Amino acid sequence: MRSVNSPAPAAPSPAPPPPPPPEHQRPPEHQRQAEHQRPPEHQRPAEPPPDQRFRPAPAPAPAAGAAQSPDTHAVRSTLAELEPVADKATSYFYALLFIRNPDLRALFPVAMDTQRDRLFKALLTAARHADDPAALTVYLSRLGRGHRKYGTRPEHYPAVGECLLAALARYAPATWNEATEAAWVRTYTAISQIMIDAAAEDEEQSPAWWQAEIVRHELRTPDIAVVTVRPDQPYPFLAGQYTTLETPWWPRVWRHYSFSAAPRPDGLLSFHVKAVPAGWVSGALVHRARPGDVLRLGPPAGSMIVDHSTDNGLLCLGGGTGIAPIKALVEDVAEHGRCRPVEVFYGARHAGDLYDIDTMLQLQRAHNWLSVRPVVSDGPTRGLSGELPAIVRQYGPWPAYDAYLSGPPGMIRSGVDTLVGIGIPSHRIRHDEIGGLMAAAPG
Ligand SMILES: NC(=O)C1=CN([C@@H]2O[C@H](COP(=O)(O)OP(=O)(O)OC[C@H]3O[C@@H](n4cnc5c(N)ncnc54)[C@H](O)[C@@H]3O)[C@@H](O)[C@H]2O)C=CC1
Repeated sequence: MRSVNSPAPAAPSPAPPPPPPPEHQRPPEHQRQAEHQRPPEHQRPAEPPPDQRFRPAPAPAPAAGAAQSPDTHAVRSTLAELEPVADKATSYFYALLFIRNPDLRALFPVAMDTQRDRLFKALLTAARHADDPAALTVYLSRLGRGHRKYGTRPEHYPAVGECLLAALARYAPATWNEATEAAWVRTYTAISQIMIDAAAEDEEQSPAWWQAEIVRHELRTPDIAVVTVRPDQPYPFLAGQYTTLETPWWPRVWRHYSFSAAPRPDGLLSFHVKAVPAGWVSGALVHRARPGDVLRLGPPAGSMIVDHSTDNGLLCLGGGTGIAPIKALVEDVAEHGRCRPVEVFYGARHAGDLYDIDTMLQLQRAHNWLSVRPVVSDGPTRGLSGELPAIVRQYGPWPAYDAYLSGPPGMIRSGVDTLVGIGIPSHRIRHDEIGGLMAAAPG
C-alpha cells in the first residue's frame, strides 16, 4: 500500500482512420524540409534503424558512491532544460510521430490537449525515479498495463523513441550531445522494456478493457450523477481503487473515476460523476448517458485500500464526489466483519452539495463503529461549518487511526499537511494520486 502520490498514467488507444495532426502540432516548415532533405534512415551510418537502436541492453550501473548514475544525470539535465518549453517540445514530438507513423494517429484521441502534458509528466516521473529501480518498475509496469487498452503494441515503442529523441535534441540543444543521446537511448530502452514486459504478462491474465452497460443512472443534483454499470465479464478490484473510463461519445478520451461501492456479489460497479465546466466525459456521463449505453473500462488501479492486517481506526476525509471511494472503504470494513472505529468527515461547499449524505447516514445507522459528520465550508448549515482539515484537527489528535483522503487536490494537500502536523505519520496517510485522478477530473 502506498502512502504518497504515485504518478499519472500517460494515454493513447485504438480506433478509426487517422486524421492529420492539427496545424499547430506540425513541425515548422523549415524543419519539415530539413526532414525531407535528410538521407533516408538506412543511409545514415551514425543512426541504427529504430528497431536496433532501442534493442534491450542493460543500463550501466550507477558509479559507486555517486548520488545518481551518469545516465540519470544526463536525462535529468535534458529534462531541466526542456521544462520551460515542454509544451512546444511535446507538440513537436507528436507532430513528428504522426507524420512519420500515420497509423499511430488512430491510437490517440482526436483532440490531444490533455494528452500532451501527460507525456512530459510521465517522463518527469520516470526521471524522478530513475535511481530507484523498484519504484520505477512499479510505475512503468502500471503504465505498460494501462497502455493495453489504447492498443499499444511492442513495435510502437521504437517509433516513439525515435521521435522523442528528435524532440529532445531540438528543444534541449544546450545539454544534447552524443553522450546524452546515448544515455537517453539506454534509458528509453529500459523504460519501454519494462512496459512491454508488464503488458505481455498482463495479457495472460486479464482483458485490455471491459465493456460495461449502464444499468442505472441517478441524477442526485443538477450536475452530479451516480452511474451503475454491468461489466461484460468479471471485473476484479478492491474497495478504494479507481478505473479509467471511456464513453461512446468521446472515443479514446479516458477519465478516472473511483468505484463508489465495495465489490458486490452481482458484479455491478458504481461511480459518482460531477459534470464540470467544459468536461467532455463528465458532462456526457451526467447529462447524456442513459441505461443501455455501453462504456469501456480500463483495469483497476490505486492503492488507497484498507489495511486489514491492523486494528487501527480509519479516519476518512471525503470532499465532494471524493466521498465515492470513502463509501467503498466503509463497505469493505463492514464486509470484513471486524469492528474498527471508522470516522468519516464528509465535506461540501454547500449543504445541498452533500448529495450522498442519506446513504452515508444509513450506513452509520447500520454500524455502531461508524460515525459520519457532514461539514459545510461555504454556506449556512445546521451542522459543522468550516474546511474539512481544520474540523478534523479540532476532533483530533487521532493517535490510533490510519487516514484516508479523497477529494479536490487542494483539500488533499492541506489535509495531509494538517494530519502530519497533528502527529499522524505520513506512512499512515493514504490518498489518491494528486497528479492522476485529480488531473483527470476536469473531463
Ligand atoms: N468522482 C470520483 O470518483 C472522485 C473524485 N475525486 C475528486 O474529488 C473532487 C471533487 O470535486 P467537487 O465535488 O467539485 O468538490 P468541491 O470543490 O465542491 O469541494 C469539496 C470539499 O473539499 C473542500 N475543499 C476544496 N478545496 C479545498 C482546499 N484547498 N482546502 C481545503 N478544503 C478544500 C471544500 O471545502 C469541500 O468541503 C474532484 O477534484 C475529483 O477529481 C476524488 C476521488 C474520487
